[in-house]
Amino acid sequence: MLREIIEDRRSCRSPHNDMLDSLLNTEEGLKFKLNDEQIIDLIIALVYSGYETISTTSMMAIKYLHDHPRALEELRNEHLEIRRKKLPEEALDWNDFKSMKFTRAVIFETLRTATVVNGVLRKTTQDIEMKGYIIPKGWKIYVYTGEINYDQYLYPEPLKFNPWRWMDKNMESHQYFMLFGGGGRLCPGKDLGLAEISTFLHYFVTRYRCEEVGGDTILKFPRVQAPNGLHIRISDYQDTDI
Ligand code: HEM
Repeated sequence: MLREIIEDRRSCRSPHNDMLDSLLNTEEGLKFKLNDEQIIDLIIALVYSGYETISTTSMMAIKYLHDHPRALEELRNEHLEIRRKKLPEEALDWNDFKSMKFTRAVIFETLRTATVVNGVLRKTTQDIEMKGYIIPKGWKIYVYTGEINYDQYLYPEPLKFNPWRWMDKNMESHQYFMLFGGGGRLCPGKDLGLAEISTFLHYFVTRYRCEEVGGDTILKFPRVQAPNGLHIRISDYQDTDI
């Protein structure tokens, strides 16, 4: 399918100005040129990594906000404040996104509480000694970062959904912050992901209110998911609503 899309795009004369156009760019002097195999590989990696993380985090954020009205109210106020400074159909910009402090906190707390990604994979490139044990070269290790999310010393009352804990900026820079992995392989889609979810939440809470229909199953293991979806009833929200 991707091969066909690439062929179609090559034969199309009008520019789309999107990622595929950039990847297929054949201008002279480009430092990196990818062949079709590499382009397809990259697209699959991005779609795979960037789809379920975003949709699951968005779903769980709606669930937690629904269950925690005070957090929903604070989040909604943050977004109504942004809306009030804009024309009705005016799009969000980067400064709006950067001003969404509480939204960022809600997303981090959702990632932590729901453990959307429960670990990272590594392979040892040399023998590693750790607390008297040797991990031989070539071993594949799954670092179960999900455990860190419920450490009561890092996150007092770890089972409680408490976005306010993230309002302390230092929380994001401590060495245990591994919601997006860490080191040289830190998630390259972190900012894109945060921007996507923040944008979704912005339009959701400024335009709608929701009610859970109920009866849904949310599985936490091996990863958080709602096998039959999270069913909600949506109604319009007006800024003048109480
Ligand atoms: C809420 C959203 C997201 C979360 C929680 C998340 C989390 C993660 C985690 C934990 C890793 C492993 C990092 C490591 O091994 O240290 C990772 C890797 C990766 N993520 Fe994300 N991610 C998110 C969104 C995205 C988006 C939107 C994209 C791109 C469209 C993306 C692309 C990638 C890629 C390509 C890798 C592999 C990086 C590498 O191995 O060098 N992610 N992500």
